[in-house]
Amino acid sequence: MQEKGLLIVLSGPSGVGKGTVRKELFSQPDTAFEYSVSATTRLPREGERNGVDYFFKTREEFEGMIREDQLLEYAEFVGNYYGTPVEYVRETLDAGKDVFLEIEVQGASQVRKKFPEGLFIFLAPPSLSELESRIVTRGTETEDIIRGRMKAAREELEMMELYDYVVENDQVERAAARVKSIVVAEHCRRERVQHRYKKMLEVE
Ligand SMILES: Nc1ncnc2c1ncn2[C@@H]1O[C@H](COP(=O)(O)OP(=O)(O)OP(=O)(O)O)[C@@H](O)[C@H]1O
Ligand SMILES: Nc1nc2c(ncn2[C@@H]2O[C@H](COP(=O)(O)O)[C@@H](O)[C@H]2O)c(=O)[nH]1
Repeated sequence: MQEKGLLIVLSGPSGVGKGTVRKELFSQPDTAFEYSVSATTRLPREGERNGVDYFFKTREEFEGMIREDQLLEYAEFVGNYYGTPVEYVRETLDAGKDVFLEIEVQGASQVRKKFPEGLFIFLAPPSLSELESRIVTRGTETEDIIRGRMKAAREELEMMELYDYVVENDQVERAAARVKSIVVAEHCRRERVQHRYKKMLEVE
């Protein structure tokens, strides 16, 4: 039987650098995870593409996806819906490939309930002032939204102890390397747990 892939969840407050660290990971040729594109009701930012960065939906369309049980998890975050289409995740895991979700904290705790065997990594900022400066410097949000996201960040940071690992995003390449090492270590741990070597000992 095909062994299932690993569900990797990278979460953390808005502006900490989840997207940047994810892009760094996916730019490396030996990265073997599949990225799950989320659905959102947020409007596209300049340069964002439908089906690549997000599946951009109206509120009506998104609520239809909720009703039809098409989402593994979803959350309303500072005025917009965000959610993970379930079909892609299930099919990819069933094909034995690792799936990478980059989502906020409420959604991650829903995934934890449905996939307790997932790998949950919290990306933390060096400080709150650095976090704010990153969101401000990105220049994609209004002052009101930034205030909302910073308010949410304080609550989200308190959730970090529920994660399997915390990685500080002090420097992008270093944070990406830490995430990758955690995934490699998790695979080694699972191979032991799955008793893959038992068979080898029985035969020899
Ligand atoms: N280690 C870092 N040092 C300095 N700046 C960083 C670092 N990581 C990311 N940034 C910058 O911080 C800003 C926010 O990064 P990014 O958009 O990746 O965050 P995010 O967690 O995905 O945010 P959101 O949750 O709002 O989508 C960007 O301008 C990015 O270039
Ligand atoms: N619960 C979910 N959160 C998600 C998903 N996709 C992205 N996100 C998170 O939302 C915030 C805001 O994103 P932005 O692109 O508007 O800056 C951020 O923390 C994302 O990680 C999802 O499918 N589910």
